[in-house]
Amino acid sequence: MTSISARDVRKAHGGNAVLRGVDLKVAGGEIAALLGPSGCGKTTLLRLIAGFDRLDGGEIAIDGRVVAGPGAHLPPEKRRIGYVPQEGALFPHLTVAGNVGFGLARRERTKARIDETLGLVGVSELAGRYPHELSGGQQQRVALARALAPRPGVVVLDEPFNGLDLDLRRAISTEVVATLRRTGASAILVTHDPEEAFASADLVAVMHEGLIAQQGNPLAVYATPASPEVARITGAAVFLDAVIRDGFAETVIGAMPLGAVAAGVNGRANVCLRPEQIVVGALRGCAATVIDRSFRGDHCVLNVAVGDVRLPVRAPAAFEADASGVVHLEISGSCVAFLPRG
Ligand SMILES: Nc1ncnc2c1ncn2[C@@H]1O[C@H](COP(=O)(O)OP(=O)(O)OP(=O)(O)O)[C@@H](O)[C@H]1O
Repeated sequence: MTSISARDVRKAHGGNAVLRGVDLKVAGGEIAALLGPSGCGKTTLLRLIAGFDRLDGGEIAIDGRVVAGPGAHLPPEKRRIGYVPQEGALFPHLTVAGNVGFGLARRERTKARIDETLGLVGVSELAGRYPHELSGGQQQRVALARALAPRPGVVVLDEPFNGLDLDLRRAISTEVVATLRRTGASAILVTHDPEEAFASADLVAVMHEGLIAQQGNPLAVYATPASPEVARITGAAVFLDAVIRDGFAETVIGAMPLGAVAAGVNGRANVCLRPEQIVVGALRGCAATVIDRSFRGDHCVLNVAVGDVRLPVRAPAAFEADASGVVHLEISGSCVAFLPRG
C-alpha cells in the first residue's frame, strides 16, 4: 500500500502564493479528504502530487520516494497515480472501453484488463457506449475506471461529484469509496462538502488560504476545530462570547466544559459549538425568544434572542413555539475556545 507525503510544499501562480507550505501525510491504503473553500489551492496541490505541474519549494514523496522536490521531478506517468478530474472529463470521441484503455500502456491494453476494470466499478454493460450516451453518474464511474485501470497505488479525485445532484452524489461517492477500498489504493478526494469528506475519508485535511489548517480523523476535526475558519469550513458553527474559568466556558446560554484544544486558557474567549449541541425545549434551560423559524426538511432552524445575543438553533421539523414565543435552550457536550486575535 502506497503512502503519500507533502512537506512544506509551495507554489505560486502569476506571482500569488497559492500554496504557502503545505504539510500532508496520507498512510498506505488510507482515504484522505482535502476539504476547503473555492480557491484555497486544492486543485493546485493535487496537480503537484500527480506531477502535472512543478512545485516551487518543499517536497512530495510517494511511498518514501521523493517524486518532486529540489532538483527532482518524476513525470506523471511514472508516479503510479490515477487522476479523476472534475466532472470526469472523458474523451468524447472514445467509447467507454476506449476511455478505460487509454490510460493503459500498450502491452497492458487488453480486453481482459478493460473488462475487469469495468466490472470493478459496475459498468460492464456500457463498454461500447460513448460518453454522451451516459448519465452523469455513469460518466463518473467510467472516469474512476479509467484512473484505476493501470492499478495505481494512489488515486487523486478532484471534486469528482460536483456535477451530480445530491442523492446521486451521495450514492456514487459511497460506491467510489467502496471501490477504492477494494483495490487498496490510497486516495485523496478533493471536496468542499464537509458531509462528503466525513462520510468518505479516514483522514480529513482542512485547507484554508494555501495551508493545511488541520488534519485528523473526521470526528476529531468536527468536534475540536483548530480555528474559527476550520469550524466554519467543516460545518455549521455557533460562536459565543465566553469567560473561561477552570476548564469551563460560561456563556449567555449556560456553562459548558472545554474540549481538549483550549485547555489551560483562562479569561475572555470566543467559544464554538455545533448547532446540534443546543437542544431546544419548552421547560428547562436558558430562556430565549424566537425571532423567526425556517423549515429545512428533517429539522427547522430557529433564530432566537437571549438578551442582545442572536443565535441560530435547530429544532425538530414540526416544532412550534407557544404563543409567548419563549423557548428554553440546554447545551450538551463540550465546546472549543478561541482566544481573541490581535
Ligand atoms: N494556472 C493558473 N494560473 C494562474 N492562477 C491559477 C492557476 N491555477 C490556479 N490559479 C489560482 O490559484 C488559486 C487556487 O486555485 P485552485 O484551483 O488550486 O483552488 P481550489 O481550492 O481547487 O478551488 P475550487 O474549489 O474552486 O476548484 C486561485 O486563486 C486560482 O485562480
